[in-house]
Amino acid sequence: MSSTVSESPEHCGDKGSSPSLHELELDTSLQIPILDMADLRRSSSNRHCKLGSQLSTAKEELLKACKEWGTFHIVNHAIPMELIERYQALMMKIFSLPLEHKLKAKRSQFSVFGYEYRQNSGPLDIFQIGDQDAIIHYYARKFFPDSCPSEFCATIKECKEALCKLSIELLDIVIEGLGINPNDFDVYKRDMQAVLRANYYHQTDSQEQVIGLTPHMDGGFITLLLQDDVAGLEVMKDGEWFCVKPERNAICVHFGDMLEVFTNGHLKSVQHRSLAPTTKSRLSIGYFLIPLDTVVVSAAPEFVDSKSNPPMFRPFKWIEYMELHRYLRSGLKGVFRPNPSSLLFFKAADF
Ligand SMILES: O=C(O)CCC(=O)C(=O)O
Ligand SMILES: [Fe+2]
Repeated sequence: MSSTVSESPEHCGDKGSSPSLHELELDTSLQIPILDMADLRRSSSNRHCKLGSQLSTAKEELLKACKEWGTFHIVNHAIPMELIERYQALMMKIFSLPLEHKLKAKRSQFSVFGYEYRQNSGPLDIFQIGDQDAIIHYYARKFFPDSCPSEFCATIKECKEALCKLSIELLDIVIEGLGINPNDFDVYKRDMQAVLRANYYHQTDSQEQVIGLTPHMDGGFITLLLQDDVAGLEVMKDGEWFCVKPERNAICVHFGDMLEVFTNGHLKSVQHRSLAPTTKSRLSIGYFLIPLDTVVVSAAPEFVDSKSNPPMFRPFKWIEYMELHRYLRSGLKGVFRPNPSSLLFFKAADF
């Protein structure tokens, strides 16, 4: 992993190189696929439609995008723009508070939640919380002690519910498309939690491009990323970095390490990073769907065959994965960098 929940990807000053926005506009093959959620919804509600029909094509395109890119944009997702804008405005309201006020909600070294201010190549504000009501209320009071925090809580709750529904819908369609028995995934679905994280990259006015978040994979099953209209996200495909051009009204979807384990490596978590913006600031907000701490994650039986397709990873609890990740980032950081994945340490052959 993984920024997702515990430690965030580092903020460093490496130079980046990737196709420019201009190149992207000229060549659509350089862009991540754009999928229509309305078509996908229809295709999954009509499971028996014949392959080759328009509806099956939507699902096939999704599986192709998962295999080839591990990321895509989704349009017609049915989450109202008004809600997304309200959520973005709320995060900006937090990031616009004076630094000493924001630092009252500072993330401690023992916590995965809270506010963090980084200043390496360019200032970056990060705010990360869990989806539990008590945590949302706690931070509402920290940031807005004098005003009624109900606006904060209501917006976050409304958004997390909509994002959770969309994440599960997408996972269900992928799982069905891969021919996995839905019951095998129900075990995880029952015991999920989510992390919400906002990254606010201040404009750097730098002449050269510098990295905002270092290359990493997200740890959970799926990430939904809301971007504003400033480019900065890059994804790795076939050994090259591709800029993810922001699409209006679209949500960017990544698959994470837990889906890689569940599909026994059939779907890979996508490596990504962000560039610090030069002439404009940029806000990105991620919704990360992850297992509860004690849930044991292992490969679906459909993807395992003891002879031809043995499990690639040993079964492990989410908390083990997170602890390992935290350990690697603290004590052994220098030894294991620049490998962006913690999954390496759960490879079956190593145990
Ligand atoms: O800012 C972005 O576009 C990427 C954010 C990200 O990868 C993360 O928060 O894990
Ligand atoms: Fe990420």
